[in-house]
Amino acid sequence: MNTQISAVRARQILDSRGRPTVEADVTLADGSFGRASVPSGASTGSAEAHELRDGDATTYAGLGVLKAVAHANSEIAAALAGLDAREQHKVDLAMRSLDGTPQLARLGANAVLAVSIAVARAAAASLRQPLFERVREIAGLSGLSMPVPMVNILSGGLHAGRGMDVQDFLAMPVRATSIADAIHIISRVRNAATEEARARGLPTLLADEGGVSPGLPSGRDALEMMLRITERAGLKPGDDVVIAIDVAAASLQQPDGSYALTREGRTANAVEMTEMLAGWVRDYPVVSIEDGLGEEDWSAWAELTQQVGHRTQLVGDDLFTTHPDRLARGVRERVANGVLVKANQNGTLSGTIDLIAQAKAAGYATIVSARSGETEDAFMSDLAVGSGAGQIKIGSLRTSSTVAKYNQLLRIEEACSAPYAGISALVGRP
Ligand SMILES: C=C(OP(=O)(O)O)C(=O)O
Ligand SMILES: [Mg+2]
Repeated sequence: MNTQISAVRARQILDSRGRPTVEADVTLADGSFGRASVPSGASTGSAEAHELRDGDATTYAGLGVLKAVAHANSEIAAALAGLDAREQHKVDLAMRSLDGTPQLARLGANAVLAVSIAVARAAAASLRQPLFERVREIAGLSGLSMPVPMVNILSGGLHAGRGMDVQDFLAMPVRATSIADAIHIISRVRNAATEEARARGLPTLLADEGGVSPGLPSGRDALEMMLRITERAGLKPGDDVVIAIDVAAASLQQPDGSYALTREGRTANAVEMTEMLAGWVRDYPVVSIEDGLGEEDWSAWAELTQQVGHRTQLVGDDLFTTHPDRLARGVRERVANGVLVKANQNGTLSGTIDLIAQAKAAGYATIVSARSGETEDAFMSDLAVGSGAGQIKIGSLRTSSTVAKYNQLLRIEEACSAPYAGISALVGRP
């Protein structure tokens, strides 16, 4: 076994929206090999690590990633040559120093993360370890757990042509006994969503993350439909299946700070948004709300947390952007009680694993999340299990890029028989 990095080779491939993204291969001195590709968001937070795009309108309408690929093949390959792939933190730090900018804007976080994950896979191959074990070792944990899925059922916002104001209404099979059981439940709910939409004469078209986009006028209409869908699946709302919401409020926010609820034909200020969300929590089995307010609305977030945080998980996505300083501010100012974890918002694997540890130490829930533009790389499933995150937000059982992650969870469960995290993984539950 010789785990020194001997070669890095990157290329441009396509994501689930048919847009270019980076794939990287890493080879070690003993011939071990790791490959990884990175996803891309649509409703992105402004503080995310920088995804480098070519901006050259002649190829892929400016969305090419050939510059990021070139950086991986030249500068990154040279800087990592000879480093030990088992030393994930050291490898990632080398790339951060080489880049020299806080958001990895020079080399591109898309290049850095693809290489970072490929290094972990190559090390795992050399050590004859499954990837989730490699993650567990990097995280310095002793146990593993199978995460509770948070699954898109009804979609709006930037993932569904703004057919609804709120971006996602998601189902969580909290009472399942295993990941296999959880996936079975999700499959029933997702199929019932299509049937319910068809029965109502609503569109059954797929949104970017595999949800149905029925184009309902209000959040309450969508919540009612979630209850009917759950019943149609033969399950009990609020018991077998509970509801999570991603408002993605930053994409509703106007320059004056108000929130445009276009489908309802009104705008709401932060106080009105908080009232609306508190009303949903009161009247429906809503256990988790993500990005209920905008990414710089810190004081309104603190108020929302004070009002509903004791009985609802409040998750920062665009708010925290998987960034340790933003999460630390949230903990200090008692803002939210959960963090969405997107490796490509952070930029490196070790940085993402460290952020999960930081959140857990503060008592915050951790939800490993996909992006709305994904590849068939199922790394996030290994990340969620190996880091003991407790929850995973993948998207619905529809596209191959999404199904790849569920299938990987099934394989991991078979390999390690880790316990299903269940309702105890949620923070702020009643
Ligand atoms: C997955 C999400 O969307 P995107 O990848 O478009 O940021 C999200 O907002 O949680
Ligand atoms: Mg989100």
